[in-house]
Amino acid sequence: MNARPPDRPRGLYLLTPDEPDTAQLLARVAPVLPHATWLQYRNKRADAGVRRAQLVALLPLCRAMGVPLIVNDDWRLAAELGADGAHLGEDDGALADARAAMPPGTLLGASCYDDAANAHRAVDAGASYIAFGAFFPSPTKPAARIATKALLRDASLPPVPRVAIGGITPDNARQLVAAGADLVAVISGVFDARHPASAARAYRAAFDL
Ligand SMILES: Cc1ncc(COP(=O)(O)OP(=O)(O)O)c(N)n1
Ligand SMILES: Cc1ncsc1CCOP(=O)(O)O
Ligand SMILES: [Mg+2]
Repeated sequence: MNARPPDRPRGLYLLTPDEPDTAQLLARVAPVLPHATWLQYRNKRADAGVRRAQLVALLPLCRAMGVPLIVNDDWRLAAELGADGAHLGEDDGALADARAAMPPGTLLGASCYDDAANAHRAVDAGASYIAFGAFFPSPTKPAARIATKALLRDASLPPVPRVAIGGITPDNARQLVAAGADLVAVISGVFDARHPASAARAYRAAFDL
């Protein structure tokens, strides 16, 4: 049985590239945003001031498009700016602290890498979605741990949306969706594509959306 609750979000979970220029970031995100279910602001190279400015710039765009904006790594910044969520990995602080500090209903994501036990612990601590990966070698994060599709099929996983990440292309997305991914999280497959909006649309097609 792989019954999926009908109200689960599905589709493309877009992550921003390490774009240093805020105007350029908006110009890159705007054309692909209509095809995204969620957007994560992730910039591993910018300093705190640039990250804040880029988030402030992205928020009205996301609001206008009705796309939830999730902040990578920094739940305090997400809470301060009124973003829709935060995504935490193993080095990004305690999920329970984030859950306690953020308004009810805020999206809270947890990187679970290649281990279902991480997912159980994360949801117990307040995570509202779980992310596994990398499923394929990632151009953005070449050293990322590799996960297998069996994880997505695991019937004992907590009943929250399952996100797959890492080296996902429009072509390989379907096998992850078939295995149980509710959302595919993508950076290079969209932002390094020759036609980013066409690529983003192609991910949605993998969900038959
Ligand atoms: C949806 C999603 N899944 C996984 C990650 C990776 O988080 P983390 O392990 O903290 O690594 P960085 O992204 O911070 O480099 C993510 N950001 N989003
Ligand atoms: C943040 C992260 N965590 C595992 S892989 C990855 C990067 C995903 O980027 P890409 O879609 O370019 O592989
Ligand atoms: Mg992180």
